[in-house]
Amino acid sequence: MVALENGHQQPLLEARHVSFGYSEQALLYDVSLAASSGEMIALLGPNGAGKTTLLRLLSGVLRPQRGDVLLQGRAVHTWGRREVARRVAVVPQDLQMPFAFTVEHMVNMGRTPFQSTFFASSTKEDETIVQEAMETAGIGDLAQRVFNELSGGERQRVMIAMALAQQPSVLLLDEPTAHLDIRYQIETLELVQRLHQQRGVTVIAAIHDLNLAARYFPRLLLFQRGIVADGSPAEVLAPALLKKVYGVAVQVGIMRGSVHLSVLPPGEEPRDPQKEVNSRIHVIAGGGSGEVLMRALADEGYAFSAGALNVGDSDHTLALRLADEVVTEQPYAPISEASLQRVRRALQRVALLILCPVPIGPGNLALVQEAVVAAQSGIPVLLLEAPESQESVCVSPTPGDEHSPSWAARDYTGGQGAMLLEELKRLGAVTLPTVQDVLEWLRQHLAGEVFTDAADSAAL
Ligand SMILES: Nc1ncnc2c1ncn2[C@@H]1O[C@H](COP(=O)(O)OP(=O)(O)OP(=O)(O)O)[C@@H](O)[C@H]1O
Repeated sequence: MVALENGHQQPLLEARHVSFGYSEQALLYDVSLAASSGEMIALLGPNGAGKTTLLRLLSGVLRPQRGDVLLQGRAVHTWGRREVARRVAVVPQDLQMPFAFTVEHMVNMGRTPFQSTFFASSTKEDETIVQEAMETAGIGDLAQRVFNELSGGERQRVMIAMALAQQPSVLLLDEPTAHLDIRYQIETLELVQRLHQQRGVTVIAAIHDLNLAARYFPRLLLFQRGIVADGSPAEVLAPALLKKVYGVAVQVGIMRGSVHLSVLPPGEEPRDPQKEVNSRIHVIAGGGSGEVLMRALADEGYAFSAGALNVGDSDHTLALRLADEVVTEQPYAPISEASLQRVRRALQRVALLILCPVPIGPGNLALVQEAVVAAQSGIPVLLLEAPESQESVCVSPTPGDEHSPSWAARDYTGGQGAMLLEELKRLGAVTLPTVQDVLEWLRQHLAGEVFTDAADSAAL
């Protein structure tokens, strides 16, 4: 970090409230992260989570639709491409060259940002740096081979050598071990670690292998269209969190004789019903309508489940962080039967359902129907009326009723949604205008009735 006059430290590379989509729909939503000089950060997350996209935003190849990416405190798009390339090197997942370039030629290209023109000949210093980069990446014997004819693993090491020739202060790696056998996986990460330790290079690497991430990276970012967790391996590699994000159960332990965490499939271990999540509250939200409520519930220490929520919805990213259980639906897809069944199972266990002021469309109408079924079976339902996070909820208030947008105004189903909401009210659903009112309701009702009965609690 660079010390500023006001005593604060300036991150070397920073994303501030970055949102981005390849189409009009947001792929990444409100991503903020700061990488200090000399940090080594692994970016974890399932396929399609947006890791490559985030790396491309951080390198300035893509420009955020909202928010900023700052390099040394200055918006990265205001630096020239060559200026960025002198500081930030990117190792992509793969590279196909249009010509039969040799490996040496390719690594030489890493010096381009330092040469006066693209066709300028290399200086003695450039040649030394290129040779060093090839030696460090262990590709000296491939120097005269044609890049496109190399194996995936050999190409990966050439791309790392190209990045080294850039002598960057930030190295962004996109799955640097994807094509490598175990020996080269380890050698590559040892190399990256040496660069970090000896030259103070800041490293951010998207990586799929959770064990290698835990072994080599002191800071892990769990990513799913937004940052779900950011911390040490012990903080981020929590089985419950990994299950929510990857959708599979894992065991996390410490390898015998090693201080490093390891992540393994659970094997045939029988499920312990006592360890099943028993969230007492279920939240139906979406489009940011549950943001304030979920934060408030988590702050107050209430365990809750949420969903179904689409991957990429800001409420989904937040729920992955805060809820005990999240029913996840594919991006932009209507709620599927499989998700509905999971919601149904969650609703059979809960003692309370809270419906946030989510716009109701054909894609999520079935969720409101499930809420009606829950109310019919005697589960108390709260209808949260007013959005408190004005920015994140796109709701047009009913004319003349600006302070309390009606449910009807959020119904995009030609009246079916509004009818179900009326049915909910008829069944006794309580309408509450604000999250504060919900918390007050919980204090009054949960303390005295719903949550203190131990026998009832065990049965839920
Ligand atoms: N140029 C593009 N145009 C349109 N959509 C894209 C583009 N690049 C990526 N996407 C989509 O954006 C989503 C995120 O892709 P991205 O490559 O960032 O994910 P990732 O986390 O790196 O995935 P993986 O682990 O599979 O490499 C995917 O659904 C992908 O299909």
